Amino acid sequence: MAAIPHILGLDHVAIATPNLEAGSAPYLALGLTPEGPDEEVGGQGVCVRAFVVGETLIELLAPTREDSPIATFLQKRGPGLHHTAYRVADLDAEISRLQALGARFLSNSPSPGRSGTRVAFLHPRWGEGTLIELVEHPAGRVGHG
Ligand SMILES: CC[C@H](C(=O)O)C(=O)SCCNC(=O)CCNC(=O)[C@H](O)C(C)(C)COP(=O)(O)OP(=O)(O)OC[C@H]1O[C@@H](n2cnc3c(N)ncnc32)[C@H](O)[C@@H]1OP(=O)(O)O
Ligand SMILES: [Co+2]
Repeated sequence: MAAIPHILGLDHVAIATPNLEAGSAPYLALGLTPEGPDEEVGGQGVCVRAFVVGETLIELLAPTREDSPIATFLQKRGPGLHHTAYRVADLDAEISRLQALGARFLSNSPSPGRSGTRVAFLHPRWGEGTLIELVEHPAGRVGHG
């Protein structure tokens, strides 16, 4: 049986916006369609609108409270690219593997992500200036949904 690759695919590219309606305008103009209804993820203090792009998603993130990481990001940097996210089959294994390589996670344990996924974030300094997220797709599913 072929070994499962560490990274199954690009799950999403996330964009911070103060307002999902305004933030959606370029993607609607590009002809992209929302994957489903907006989703509030309380643990992260965000409301998410995801647009389908082939096998991956554009994830628009608007803050739902002042202490949301997205609110902080918007105050410091304004709207725009926030993070990239990659699909993994076994998040706990990837956390252990990367930590053994010296990677710095923001938390030692996964947190709930969009659509009930388990997610973990690597520190932007470790990511050489990019906030990187790992999203668990246990079935090893490559596509979204
Ligand atoms: C609905 C869930 C959804 C999903 O996909 O399932 C999500 O993705 S939710 C996304 C929102 N949640 C998070 O981002 C959680 C993880 N983020 C954090 O904990 C913080 O945002 C953190 C720690 C990455 C940054 O917080 P803060 O800016 O307050 O910390 P620092 O000022 O110490 O920043 C350190 C350093 O990193 C730079 N930085 C901050 N954010 C980013 C970013 N998004 N991309 C790149 N770089 C970033 C910041 O400017 C500092 O740079 P330095 O030059 O070292 O001063
Ligand atoms: Co994300």
